[in-house]
Amino acid sequence: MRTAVLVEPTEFELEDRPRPSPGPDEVLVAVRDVGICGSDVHYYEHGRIGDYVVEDPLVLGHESAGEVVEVGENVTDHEPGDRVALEPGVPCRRCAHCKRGDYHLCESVRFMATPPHDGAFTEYVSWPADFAYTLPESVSTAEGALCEPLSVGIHACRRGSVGTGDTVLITGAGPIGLMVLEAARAAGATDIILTDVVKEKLEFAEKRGADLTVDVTETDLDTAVAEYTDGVGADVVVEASGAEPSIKSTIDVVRRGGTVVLVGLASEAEVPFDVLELIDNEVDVHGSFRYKNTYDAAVDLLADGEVDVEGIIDFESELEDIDDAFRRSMEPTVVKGMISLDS
Ligand SMILES: NC(=O)c1ccc[n+]([C@@H]2O[C@H](COP(=O)([O-])OP(=O)(O)OC[C@H]3O[C@@H](n4cnc5c(N)ncnc54)[C@H](O)[C@@H]3O)[C@@H](O)[C@H]2O)c1
Ligand SMILES: C[C@@H](O)[C@H](N)C(=O)O
Repeated sequence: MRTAVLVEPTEFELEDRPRPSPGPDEVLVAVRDVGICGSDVHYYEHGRIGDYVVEDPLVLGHESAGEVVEVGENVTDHEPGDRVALEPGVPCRRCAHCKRGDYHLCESVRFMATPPHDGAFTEYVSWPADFAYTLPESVSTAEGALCEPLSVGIHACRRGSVGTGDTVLITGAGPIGLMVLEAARAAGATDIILTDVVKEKLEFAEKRGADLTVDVTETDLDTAVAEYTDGVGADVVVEASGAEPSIKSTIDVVRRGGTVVLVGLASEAEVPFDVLELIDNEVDVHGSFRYKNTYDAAVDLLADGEVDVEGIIDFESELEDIDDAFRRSMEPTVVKGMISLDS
């Protein structure tokens, strides 16, 4: 099977690898669509993300969906022909975190495209059947692949307990910020503000339904939020840029008693926070790491037409053109590139 392998930073090689056989509890999936995520681009450019270092050739891609072509002997809930979205992180199922239900915090998780685990820029993936979610007729495999960033958005909104009538401020209008926008709207938020430093990103966010956008290179965010909320502040702030000034600004724009959800990964681990302000305003600050139990919700939201994910796709490329697709994905105005396979 054709497989795109990152052999060095900025260098893919197209290899012919043996097609895997599904284990007893697995499905073999012919991959149809794979999104290019910011973390894929980071591994492509730098060969590492923090402590995760690409030491051996690695297959990137963790936003994937395709068609089941074979099932393992114990699999009863999938059959060849099913179209499925693949949840990329498979936990050990035995540790304290898994047993508590926090399987996304499992320290032995096997997460696609995170060294040393291969991802989905390949023709076939064999994957645990219970981490493959059947897509109804009305949901495309491209949408199935984008259940992954949508899941990040759903989990962030759950962490922030976003609810009916809330004002939600999302900092960063990249794919994650835009998926938080979708999830927040679906959760009942009525006023959604997005910030960014790139005009085109903000124009796009506005087209996708943001009630207010703020270019933080031109406009003071505190003033804009205070004006919009009559001086109260946002009920929930979801930080989705990873930019230090943006992380710092979250506690200034959240309302007293509100919630800050940190999703974006800062390049420096330490970002100073005014803890007195946090205490005085009784602000809840939550980290949000990947997701758990979101795929069923993501598929249902797509089937019901409650969210749009396909609209963030800028371009689709073939596996053979993966180098070019990654280079395009590095342009600041590009939101989402996809690799489509028709094996
Ligand atoms: N916690 C998790 O589980 C998780 C999952 C996926 C992604 N992430 C992280 O979330 C962040 C967003 O992911 P993405 O794929 O959308 O990234 P991205 O880089 O595509 O988007 C980030 C956006 O933030 C904007 N930005 C930069 N500086 C800003 C500032 N000062 N104020 C407001 N906006 C600013 C950028 O212009 C860009 O549009 C990244 O840090 C990523 O690593 C975290
Ligand atoms: C969650 C996923 O989208 C993220 N890029 C990660 O590797 O954790």
